[in-house]
Amino acid sequence: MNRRIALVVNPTSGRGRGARIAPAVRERLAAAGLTVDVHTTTCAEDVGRIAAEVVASGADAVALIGGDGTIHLGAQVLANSGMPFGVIPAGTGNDFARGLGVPLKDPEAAADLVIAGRTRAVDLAVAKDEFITTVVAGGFDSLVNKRANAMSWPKGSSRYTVATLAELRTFTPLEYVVTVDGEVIETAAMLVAVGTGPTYGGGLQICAGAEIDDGMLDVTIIEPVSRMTLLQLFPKLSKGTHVGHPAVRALRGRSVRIESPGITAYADGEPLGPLPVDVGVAPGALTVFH
Ligand SMILES: Nc1ncnc2c1ncn2[C@@H]1O[C@H](COP(=O)(O)OP(=O)(O)OP(=O)(O)O)[C@@H](O)[C@H]1O
Repeated sequence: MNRRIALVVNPTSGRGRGARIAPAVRERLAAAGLTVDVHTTTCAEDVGRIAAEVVASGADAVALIGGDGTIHLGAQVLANSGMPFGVIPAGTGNDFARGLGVPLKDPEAAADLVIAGRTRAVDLAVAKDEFITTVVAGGFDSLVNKRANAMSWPKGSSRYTVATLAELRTFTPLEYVVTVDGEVIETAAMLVAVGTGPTYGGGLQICAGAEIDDGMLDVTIIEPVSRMTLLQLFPKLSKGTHVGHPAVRALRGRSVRIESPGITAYADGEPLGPLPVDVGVAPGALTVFH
């Protein structure tokens, strides 16, 4: 049967990588016999608008060329639509694709997953009426995320390292109330993160061990540590070897409330809104090629 696929391209993802890889991805899909309709977005709003048109059109599947921000926009429409969704990573972080095991640096290999047609259902977090595909950050990491988003250099995920060093100069621990499935935790902390998947910031395993299809939210609280200890912890986050550190507390639940005055939550690397935030889970809401 001839499959019809919509290829939605954010040309700006990864500072132009989206535009650069699109022709090869289109070729790969077409060479495998798929009918490919290419839609190139011109603004953030286009992602949801086009995704809605594609769902209504009765296409067999949609593939998105972009980073976590683009996937976040697409997921708002594709969640619970039943339409299979392929990710062709083109961003700087690509943490949703990473969690799925999609090849990050080989767009044609990522396209091959769409061609093969194997799907699975993955969980999404829900907060402030938005679906979230990776992690909600609320704390020191929000400030790092904000600073990294405003930086034009360096290009890749090392932006987060540079932003971390800059934020560390002035950061002091925050007072939190974190409620996990009704259990109230009052604590000072550097950050509180809640995810369906394990990573943010381009591979930092802030919710190490999170399974994207277990119907649960993983919660990480990093309790107050010295600047030096936090600096030592961050490289460990990329390897996941921070697990077990006395300042790192891991919990799991289905509903999580994070309260701390004056902090903006970030989700999928973009601002979500001021705390407090209530995070829930939509089990198996997104059907993805893997
Ligand atoms: N033409 C466009 N189409 C879609 N989004 C656009 C466009 N131009 C700018 N944007 C902005 O790009 C953001 C998404 O970028 P995306 O996340 O795909 O790439 P990235 O920031 O390079 O990667 P990552 O999020 O993985 O670090 C959107 O949130 C949107 O605001």
